[in-house]
Amino acid sequence: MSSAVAPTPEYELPEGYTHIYSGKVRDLYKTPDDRLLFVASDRISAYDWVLPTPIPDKGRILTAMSIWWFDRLSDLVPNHVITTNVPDSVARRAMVCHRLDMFPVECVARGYLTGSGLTEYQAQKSVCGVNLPPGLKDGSKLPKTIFTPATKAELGEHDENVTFDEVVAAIGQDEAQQLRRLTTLVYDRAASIAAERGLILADTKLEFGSRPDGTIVLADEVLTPDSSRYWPADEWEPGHAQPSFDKQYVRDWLTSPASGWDRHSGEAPPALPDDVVEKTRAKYVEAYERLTGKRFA
Ligand SMILES: N#Cc1c(N)ncnc1-c1cnn(Cc2cccc(F)c2)c1
Repeated sequence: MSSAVAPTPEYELPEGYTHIYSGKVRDLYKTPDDRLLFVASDRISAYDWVLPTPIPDKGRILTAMSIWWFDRLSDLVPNHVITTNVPDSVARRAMVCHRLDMFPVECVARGYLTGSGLTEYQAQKSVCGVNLPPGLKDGSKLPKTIFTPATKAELGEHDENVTFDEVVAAIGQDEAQQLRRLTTLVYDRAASIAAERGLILADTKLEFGSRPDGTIVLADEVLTPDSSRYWPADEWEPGHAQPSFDKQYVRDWLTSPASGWDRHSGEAPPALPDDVVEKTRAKYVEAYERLTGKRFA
């Protein structure tokens, strides 16, 4: 289905859970006691499409990764997770979370230049109003971590990069500065931990909300391959698109003659072959095990 159509969740929930919203690969529910149930599906997206073939355990692996990162970041910023004690139908791939007043900002930190940041840099030698030195290429390491916020796009649309001043106009100076500080703090710690494990964390997208008392809280999923770009450090070579740690098999097959699909055709992509599904699942398991040092059961 195209990215413009919210998928129908592939599981049942008990009485009292109300579906609020589905993104490409995540679903949000209100719980019977008026908290939120944040579900990570096994859906995978590529080239702005939700693919018809799920990746077994993807939701469980990425939920375990989020929980691991939340724990390692709790001294920097509180998070929205209440418990992972969830209904059996979403066991290990859902979190019960505090309902927050979400900031209307995608808080992106970049340590490397690629994607929309590269496109903007190539046009104006800056990203989100942050001036960068000349001569940077696709995959270049940035002189320092930059905060490159974006607006939250509707399903099927792309987020739009905005300047820090636009964030100030939207939410006020103090909270904008807090979001920038926390976003770069979280990225720098995570990038350092990932580097110790042979992974480059090129960039990540965080979402924050606030409690009624104004406390800023880290929400959503954190530092998963769906919200971040991870590259294998031993293959890093600025000057071209870096291999995606988790989706390269999917991208390579979809853009190969074997798929029979033209990504520019506007037609939905075909189902993935078993070997691509299995290799992609293995990459998610590898990312989890390399980052956490734990076996994925
Ligand atoms: N996290 C969180 C959260 C919170 N703790 N409190 C209030 N709202 C949100 C919230 C609202 N939208 N999203 C994005 C999102 C998440 C999951 C699935 C989706 F489809 C979309 C997050």
